[in-house]
Amino acid sequence: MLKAGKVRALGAMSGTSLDGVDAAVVETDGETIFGFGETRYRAYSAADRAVLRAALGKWPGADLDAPARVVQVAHVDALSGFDAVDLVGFHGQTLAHDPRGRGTHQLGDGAALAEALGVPVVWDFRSADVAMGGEGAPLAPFFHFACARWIEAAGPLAFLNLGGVGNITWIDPAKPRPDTEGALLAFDTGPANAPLNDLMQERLGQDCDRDGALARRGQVEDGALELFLDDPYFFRMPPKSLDRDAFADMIGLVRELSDADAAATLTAMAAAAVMRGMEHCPAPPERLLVTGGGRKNPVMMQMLATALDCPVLPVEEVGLDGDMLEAQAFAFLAVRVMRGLPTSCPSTTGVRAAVGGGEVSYPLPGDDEA
Ligand SMILES: Nc1ncnc2c1ncn2[C@@H]1O[C@H](COP(=O)(O)OP(=O)(O)OP(=O)(O)O)[C@@H](O)[C@H]1O
Ligand SMILES: CC(=O)N[C@H]1[C@@H]2OC[C@@H](O2)[C@@H](O)[C@@H]1O[C@H](C)C(=O)O
Repeated sequence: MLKAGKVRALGAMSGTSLDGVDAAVVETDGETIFGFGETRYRAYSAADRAVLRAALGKWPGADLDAPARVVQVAHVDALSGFDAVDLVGFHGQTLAHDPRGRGTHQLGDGAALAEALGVPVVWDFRSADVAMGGEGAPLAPFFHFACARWIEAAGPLAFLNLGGVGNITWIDPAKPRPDTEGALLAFDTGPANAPLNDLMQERLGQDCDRDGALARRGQVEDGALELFLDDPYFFRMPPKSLDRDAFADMIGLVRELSDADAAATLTAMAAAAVMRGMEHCPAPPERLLVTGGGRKNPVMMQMLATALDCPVLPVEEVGLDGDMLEAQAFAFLAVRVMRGLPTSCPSTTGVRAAVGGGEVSYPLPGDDEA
């Protein structure tokens, strides 16, 4: 087991939007952040994305040779050639997530990646949490706690990730550790960009509503918004988590609307889901720091700002990198796993007791470093 001390960890995250792999270096002992290092983005090609999309919803045991190759090649590309990396945190590509049923499935082979890179790889971060009754997600909250310390936050604050799915972490930075009672509350708020991206693909053949250009021209359909907010997910107490396509039917609610009105309504749904989520915060946060691609959508950000009582700011306002925060999270968590520290606790995933997930694979002796 790794002793306390500064480690250069390289994290890799490929999110639910299937755009590519983010890679980022963090210097940390798994408790304190000492600094952030080099970052890289390796996009999936259109062909890669089609292969991964076809594999969504599949579980181990299915024929996954083609998507597994896509994941391996993209990660070797993304993670090779970084300076003096001590270990890698490899999230893998989530294909399916059903924590109360079949479990959670992140495609990727950490042993093969350790072989290819020549450094230890920590992977399969979510299974242990699910096995102990947890949601297996979100896992970034322990890193968000360290970020709150890094930015020297004094009062309660919240991080919001607007990816394919949205997830929020409320933090009391005055607590000594992330697994101290009352330090964190975390959960998936609801769908964020995934349904909007699906709409844009279906109607206009575009990846997303870039800069909110289409939604800006539309009107929100309040009836559809109300129906959406009736979903039982919003009445469940946190912790709770979602599969990417859990709300795929939302497009049905806007089917009769014009392109612009449908985009405006789906954007409003993403913001309203966050507003509902904020009602669970143990104390009002002083600010909501937004990470993930949704922070680049000014219409979504404006809707959030209008709906909430606290300032809504992109994480860049406090010197963090909103494109890389999740990759950095898995670098940080990898160090925690190596040190035998927990990566989730009852208030972040609903797990029975604080648990350290993750499997460690080592390269065979004699392999060169990445
Ligand atoms: N300029 C922009 N305007 C509007 N939307 C944008 C913009 N840039 C990114 N996005 C949205 O953000 C999405 C990507 O977000 P992100 O990279 O955080 O997702 P992810 O990490 O794959 O998802 P998750 O966090 O759910 O795993 C894009 O698919 C798009 O919908
Ligand atoms: C199962 C899974 O991959 N969940 C992702 C997804 O993307 C956003 C949200 O849903 C979050 O719960 C999680 O990712 C982030 C990185 C997390 O675990 O904190």
